Amino acid sequence: MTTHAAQLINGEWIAGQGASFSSVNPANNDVIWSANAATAEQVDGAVKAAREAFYSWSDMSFEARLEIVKRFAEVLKENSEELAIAIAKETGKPLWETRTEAGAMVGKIAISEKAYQERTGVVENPMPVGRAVIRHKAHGVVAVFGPYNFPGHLPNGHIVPALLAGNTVIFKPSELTPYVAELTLKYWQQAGLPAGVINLVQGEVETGKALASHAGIDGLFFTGSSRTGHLLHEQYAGQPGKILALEMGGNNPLIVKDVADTKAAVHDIIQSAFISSGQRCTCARKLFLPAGEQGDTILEQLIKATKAIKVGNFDDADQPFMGSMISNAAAAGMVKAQQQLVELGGESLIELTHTEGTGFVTPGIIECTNIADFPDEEHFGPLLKIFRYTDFDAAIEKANETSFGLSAGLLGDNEADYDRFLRRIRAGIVNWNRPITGASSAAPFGGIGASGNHRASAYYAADYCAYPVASVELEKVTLPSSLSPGLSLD
Ligand SMILES: NC(=O)c1ccc[n+]([C@@H]2O[C@H](COP(=O)([O-])OP(=O)(O)OC[C@H]3O[C@@H](n4cnc5c(N)ncnc54)[C@H](O)[C@@H]3O)[C@@H](O)[C@H]2O)c1
Ligand SMILES: O=CCC[C@H](NC(=O)CCC(=O)O)C(=O)O
Repeated sequence: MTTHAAQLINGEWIAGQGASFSSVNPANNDVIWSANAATAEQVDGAVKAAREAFYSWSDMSFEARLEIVKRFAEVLKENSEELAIAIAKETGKPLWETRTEAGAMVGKIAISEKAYQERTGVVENPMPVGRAVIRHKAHGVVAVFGPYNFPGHLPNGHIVPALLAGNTVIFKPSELTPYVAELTLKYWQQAGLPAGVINLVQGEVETGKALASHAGIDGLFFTGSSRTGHLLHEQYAGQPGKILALEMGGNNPLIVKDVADTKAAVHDIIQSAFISSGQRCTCARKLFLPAGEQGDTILEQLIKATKAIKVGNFDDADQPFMGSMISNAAAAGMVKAQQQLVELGGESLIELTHTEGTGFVTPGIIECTNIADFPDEEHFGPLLKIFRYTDFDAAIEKANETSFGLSAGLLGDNEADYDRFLRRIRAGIVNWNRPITGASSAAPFGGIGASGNHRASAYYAADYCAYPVASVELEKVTLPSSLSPGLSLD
């Protein structure tokens, strides 16, 4: 047992009483965090603390809650470099990228304030007698589950709107990024968030299961794999009264058609497929290139540029485009996925290679046009599958051959093609001549099919953080000027 007080329950940091676990820098396996997990009893204590804090927090005015949340933004700004380094160390992502993640966390506060007012503000309308008022109320105690790939930004995208709406929170971060979670919660404490309003339970799946199954939560906001999301969806079947927001994976297509600037197209393909070492839910997984000369040219340029991608440590003076993946296991999983595709008939055009014992991989490109039953699986890493096509509509239909529906893109100079693509492609994020990664926080962010449960996050996160209350109101009990037929009050 370690004495590391890694659990935040009712404003107190306490040591977990469960199994020990640790977090390592995936580039060099240095242990950067170690503690004991929260037990089910400790999870229960966190839920109770959140419940006890709920009325005082939700009774505060929105303005008073917003003041504390804005102080959190200030603390984030003051500590942004510390946070960026922590994210880089724990995920392997390069500093240039984790600095943008820390910045996105700061930007989330102003966007969430605007979204709260526009999506769940108070609307009053006059009536012949009295007034009609629409308000929104917090659900109560909510659990937030975070993924490892954006350990600061994506949980933040649930926590900030949840708190602004008046909910209290129990946060269960990925067991792969506990250090970032601990830092973030310490920033919330520095901002003056009252005890119990946000609680942190660190642990592996057992801790997650204890929280997800706790009867005392009113909702669960999840970002993570479709596998886990589907387990949670099944778990919540029969509990329609609990709000469940699932932000899950993707198997995202990118189609190229009639581009004049092939170099620019290659840039957008690389930004879509290999940023964050392919560890973004929105990363392009399937690239559809036209058969013939243009497709050949783009593929040739893409292979050349991909081979030139710099892979390195998060803090290299000459910053890499790709850092390490989250873990040696994740990297090995990408090699296995590549092997499976080759066994199915794929042709490796650039082999994804793995520096065994670390999270480092080089990006891979694999020709998959002739694979008969192409597996509809999210390979969460830098492996881009190529499909050659002759008919644009057929390419769109093949791109739609997935249970997912998160992001999709067209690189092409004809607006009519984009109009057709936009009308037919099934995805929640659809881009034209821009990378399909790097979505705006000022827009809804969510997918269809296996990518979500129709509770888009980012700008629409406010929608699942509160429920509407419609009222008709009159200052005093007043007799109407005329009674309904058949009534006598004398
Ligand atoms: N749609 C989005 O906004 C979005 C954003 C980022 C990542 N993702 C997806 O997330 C995945 C990568 O993240 P990950 O590997 O951390 O996801 P994951 O599903 O493994 O874990 C997510 C969270 O759920 C917890 N968890 C895992 N199994 C659980 C269980 N059985 N019961 C309760 N809790 C459980 C984990 O501890 C973690 O906190 C990818 O599939 C990616 O596409 C989606
Ligand atoms: O890894 C998944 C997506 C990461 C990122 N998306 C967002 O940041 C959505 C906006 C938000 O949630 O504020 C991307 O598209 O790269």
